[in-house]
Amino acid sequence: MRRAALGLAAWPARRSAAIARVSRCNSYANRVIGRRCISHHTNQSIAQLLQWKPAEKADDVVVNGYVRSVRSMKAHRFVSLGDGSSLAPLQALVHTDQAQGLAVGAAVRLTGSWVASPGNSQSHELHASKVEVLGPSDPKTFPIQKKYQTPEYLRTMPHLRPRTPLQGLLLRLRSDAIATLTHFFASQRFTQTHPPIITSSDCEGAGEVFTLAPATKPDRSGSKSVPEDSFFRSKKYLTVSTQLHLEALAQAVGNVWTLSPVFRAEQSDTSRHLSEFYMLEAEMSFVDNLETVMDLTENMLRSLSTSLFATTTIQELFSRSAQIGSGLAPADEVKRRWEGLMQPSWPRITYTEAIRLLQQKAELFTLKPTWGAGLQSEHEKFLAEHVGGGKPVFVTNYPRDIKAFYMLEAQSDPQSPGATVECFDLLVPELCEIAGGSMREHRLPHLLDAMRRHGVVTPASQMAGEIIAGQDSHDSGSNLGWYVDLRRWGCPPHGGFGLGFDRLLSYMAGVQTVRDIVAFPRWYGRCDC
Ligand SMILES: NC(=O)C[C@H](N)C(=O)O
Repeated sequence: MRRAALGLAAWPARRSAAIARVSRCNSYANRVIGRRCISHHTNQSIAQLLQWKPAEKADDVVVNGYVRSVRSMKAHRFVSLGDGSSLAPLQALVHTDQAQGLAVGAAVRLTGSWVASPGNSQSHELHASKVEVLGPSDPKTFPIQKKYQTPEYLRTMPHLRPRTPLQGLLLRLRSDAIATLTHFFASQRFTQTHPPIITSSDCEGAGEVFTLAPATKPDRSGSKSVPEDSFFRSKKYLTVSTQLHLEALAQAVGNVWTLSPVFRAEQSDTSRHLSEFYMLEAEMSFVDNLETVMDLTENMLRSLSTSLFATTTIQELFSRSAQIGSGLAPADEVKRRWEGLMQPSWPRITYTEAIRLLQQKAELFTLKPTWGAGLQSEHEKFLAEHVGGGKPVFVTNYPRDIKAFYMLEAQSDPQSPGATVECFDLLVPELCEIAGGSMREHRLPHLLDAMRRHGVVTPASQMAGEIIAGQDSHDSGSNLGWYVDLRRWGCPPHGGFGLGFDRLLSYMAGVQTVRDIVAFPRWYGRCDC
């Protein structure tokens, strides 16, 4: 903003009003609603400027951005400018005499007149009268170019990749989604919480935890290593899910949610797996059936997709996916996904029914669908496509022995050949599982039984209902005395779910791999910067 032009220093009240106006202009709501909020003398985002189509030319317009490309004419240069606020660039016309330093990648501030453009690709353009190169760039070595660059190549430089128009769009999609979800949960009176990242237990009991170790540095005596369990006096881990801590918080303040990074040391080198990702988790207390938890999951996703669908970010997403070589799934496929998410009444079938359906089509699968075994991705894919008819599908009541220890055992079902738990996986076409949830075992003896069965607590002394906080095994990764304690004092029936936030975004955006929906992806074998 040009303070002198506004007389800001001399007029503090006017200054704060102007600042408030500019920050309103830059706000999420503005970008979403696309309200026009342009005034002279202030530097607008490029997205705002592009929406401003005055009949008269406007002078003293200031814009900040990065040079995407430069086209030389005789007396002028056409400079294409981006600032991450929109997919489309702003076109500026700069006199050759002033074009010094206007190189691809440079950070610049241009001041000039905003005028109707004779070109087809934009309604208006900036005729620059002043050029300031605030951060020069060497275009010969700048790795991001306007031409097509493969996702694999861009992934080798995660620190520069966010400057590509597509990555800018995906960052805005993420930000808009978080704002919308925050609003959704607030409207449902959920408390947003921050459970810990460093934990003393493996929530899922699947052994996929990263163990935390302090850096080893020579101590005064010159001897090196600090044992990995010395800092916290016992082994600690990066969280795989915040669920268990959320349960403690739900017992205090009712319904809670969080969007938190979680870490999984899975050696899965696939387009769906990351070692660090964000999980959206919610926990409801005083809830006694799984239907309520599924309703929440479904309502949340429908509300999210319906709200986002109206935004300029999503319009840009569809326009980008319609381009050849866009790096996204084709536009009609992406639209189908959104339509599915926005529809009401998603199908819910039990695992037992799912196995029956799959067995009728057994010839389609490499791995035979068998009751008691986990669903393979080919099975999930079939269910997502054939049961859902485009909508996401809930598969409920999986066998007890293939699910986590904390799930509530279901009332026996005469249709089912074995014991099941009150749980669900939510499957979407193409990507398959994006969320999972369950009712939690809230009864002390039953929880202890389940832990025993799953081998979660190993020492014999702790198996007789005598688990006391702080006295569990430190080696088994199952330091869960505190979790058992929650059942001793006022534990109501409760349940919740966890949703892979990056998976969801990649599904909504039509991005082919979760590695491209995350700015700095970490996966098996890779953690670049
Ligand atoms: N909060 C949840 O229910 C998520 C669950 N703990 C999981 O990791 O799948």
